[in-house]
Amino acid sequence: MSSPQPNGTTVTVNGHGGSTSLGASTERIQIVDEEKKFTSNLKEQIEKWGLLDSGFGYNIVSVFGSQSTGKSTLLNRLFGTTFDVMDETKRQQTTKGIWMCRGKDMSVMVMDVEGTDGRERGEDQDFERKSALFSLASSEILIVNLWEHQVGLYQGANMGLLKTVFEVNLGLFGKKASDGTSGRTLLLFVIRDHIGQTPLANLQATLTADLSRIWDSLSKPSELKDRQLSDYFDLAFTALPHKILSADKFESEVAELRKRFADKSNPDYLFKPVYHKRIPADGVPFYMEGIWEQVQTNKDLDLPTQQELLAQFRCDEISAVALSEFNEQAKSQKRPVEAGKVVEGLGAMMKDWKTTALTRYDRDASRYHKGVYTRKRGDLISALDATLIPLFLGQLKNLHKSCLVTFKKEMLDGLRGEEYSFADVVGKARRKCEGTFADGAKEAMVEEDTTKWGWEDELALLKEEIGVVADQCRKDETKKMLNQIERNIKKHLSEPVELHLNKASKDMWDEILRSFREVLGKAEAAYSTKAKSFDCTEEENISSLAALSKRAWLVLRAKIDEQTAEPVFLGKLRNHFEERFRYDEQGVPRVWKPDDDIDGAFKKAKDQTLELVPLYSKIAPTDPSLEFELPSESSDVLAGTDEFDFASTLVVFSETKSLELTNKFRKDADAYYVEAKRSTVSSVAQIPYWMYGVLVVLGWNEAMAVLFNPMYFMFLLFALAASYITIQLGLVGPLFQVLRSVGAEVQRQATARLREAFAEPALAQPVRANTTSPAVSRAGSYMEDTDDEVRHELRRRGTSPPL
Ligand SMILES: Nc1nc2c(ncn2[C@@H]2O[C@H](COP(=O)(O)OP(=O)(O)OP(=O)(O)O)[C@@H](O)[C@H]2O)c(=O)[nH]1
Repeated sequence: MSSPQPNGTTVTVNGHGGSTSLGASTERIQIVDEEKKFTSNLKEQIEKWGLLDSGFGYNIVSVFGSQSTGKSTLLNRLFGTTFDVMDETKRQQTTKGIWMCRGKDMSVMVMDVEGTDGRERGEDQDFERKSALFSLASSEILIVNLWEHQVGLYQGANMGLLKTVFEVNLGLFGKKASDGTSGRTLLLFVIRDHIGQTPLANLQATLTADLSRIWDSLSKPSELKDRQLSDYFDLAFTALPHKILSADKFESEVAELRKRFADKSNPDYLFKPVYHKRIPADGVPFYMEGIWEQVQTNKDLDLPTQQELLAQFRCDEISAVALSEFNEQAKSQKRPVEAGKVVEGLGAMMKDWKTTALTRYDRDASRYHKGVYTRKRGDLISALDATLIPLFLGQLKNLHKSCLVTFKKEMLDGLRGEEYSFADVVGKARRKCEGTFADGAKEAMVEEDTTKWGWEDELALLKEEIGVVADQCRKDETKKMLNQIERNIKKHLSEPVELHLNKASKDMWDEILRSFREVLGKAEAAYSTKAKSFDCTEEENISSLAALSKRAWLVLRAKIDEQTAEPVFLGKLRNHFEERFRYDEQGVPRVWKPDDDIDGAFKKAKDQTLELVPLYSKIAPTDPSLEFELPSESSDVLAGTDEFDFASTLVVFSETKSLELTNKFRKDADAYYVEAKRSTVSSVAQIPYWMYGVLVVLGWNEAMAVLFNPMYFMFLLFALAASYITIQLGLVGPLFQVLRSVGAEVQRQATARLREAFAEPALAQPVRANTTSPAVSRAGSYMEDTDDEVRHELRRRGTSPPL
């Protein structure tokens, strides 16, 4: 039989649902002992019987009747059970409490109930009533076992007890059962030792009449007073021959009756679905225990509540099993997700875990009380989602991170080389990244319900971050591009600036600024071409172009500074001066003669050179249209926000600096002048030739005296030889050094002696002004510098360098 399940799946069961195993154990168990205590082993026993997972695919039958009326014998024959049978010789109670055994090759749980009217319990009918109530609440068929001769008797046929059964039944199933079961029970009267004299039909009529009478005599609740016995019970009657007197017939009749229990195809099949109490097999132990507890404590036995309790218990149990298996599966992926890994196929896995858990729950729990089952299913789904949603969110976070990394990588790859469109690279990387995220997020969704499994917020966050990264990239790229352009400016500006600055002319700055404008124009064009693909805003373009102009200007200034650094500039001035002073108009070096107008040439060259200082000191083109201007406040966002004063950048040398350079140059020029003068002095100071004749005439006698005096001659030879050796050994320098030192020491000693000598009379006489000795004066001026000597010499000769 197939039963539709709430989740749409179908559980195929044998009989009423569930699967059973044939040939399983027929071991019996005492479920209620003589002390009225319920066993704790029923679940294990049902499991041993192989019926625990049979769902509704099992039946329960119980027997009811006076003691020692062959109940156990009948059950053993009908169902192949192993209940104890009374020893013929003793005639005493065999069955105590309630026993249960599985029918052989039948999915039937058979209950053998302690017989009524037992002499062991005497007047105590408590157990009889309780066991009747218990049997009725759980069994589909209640076999009422009685001797033929008991029919028609009130007590003997257990009619008193049957009255109780009917009353109890009204309490249990009076109102239609809320779980959809009809609460009908089959009362199967088995008349034992039927001799055949009274036909079964007559016995049946007697019993039916008795039952109707009992039913009518019942004090029914007002709302049920019109109910008939047939509304709750089906009655069936059968008779069995005497077991001993007609043993064969007894056996064959019993076999026939057995078929009515075992063979579903039999038209008189007794286990009709309508009698089933709809307790899944795995819930039977808990249900029966609950029933017995209620019965024991004499509480009102409210079957719907019992079934709900059972459902709650079992649904919780089933849910816990499904959840624990689910948690095991989920645990395997929890760690990688928490570690930041994007788990491939996580969504499919999660769907599978959830479906498996729910299928398992549905399979086992859907047989229980619908309301409870549905409620607990909701709880289970919440518990499953409580594990799955964090995994889903973790996966989204990890996807987010990995997509961002991919985006950055794509950007890096795309921005390699020169030939790329920034906008295209960003667009492509963005599409790829967002697409990967959306695909991953969709895969991770366990359900389509976006309130629980929404990822749009995370995507929005990702888009925002992509925007930030793209913006940063754009800024970096713009910066890179500006740097590149700046390098190009430097390259292209360097040569013309150097050239024009070396060629000092009136329109020097015009030429420099013209070159600058040209280079800047090209740079701006290069920027504009690139900036288009950068998606730069108009504002950004304006600010970048301003930054570019400023950077270009600073490059120009740096080049100018380099070319006008003090030593370089002084060198330029010197060159300029030299070209005019030391070379003539044809560029031939001048050799100064005493008659040359050195002063005039010197003054002219110097004045011309000094004119360069104001020319270089400020960037000032002669053509006003070439003047360049930058807004002073424009700050280069890419190069910091230092204050920038454009006007000050036009000044190359401050006035002080100009003066300093002028002075330095003057000194240099003076040196050239002195040098020029010296060259004329040395040519003037030549010894006249007649002086040599005078020298020979006047020195003739002395020369002869030396030559002819052996003493002098030897001395001369000795002096010549010493000089020769000294020259050969290269000792001329050291010799002069020694002589100089000796001379200096002699001079020092002499000065000291003279000071002492003059100091003594000075102590005795008043000091006269300007009495310094010429020797002291000479000693004091000994260290005066060469330039001063030259000046002194020039003054002595009546010439002085013009200032
Ligand atoms: N006359 C007769 N005796 C039977 C029949 N079936 C069983 N017996 C005998 O009746 C005696 C009692 O049999 P049980 O099967 O133990 O009876 P019971 O009703 O289960 O007994 P308790 O469990 O003690 O209530 C045994 O000695 C059986 O052999 C029958 O159909 N007719």
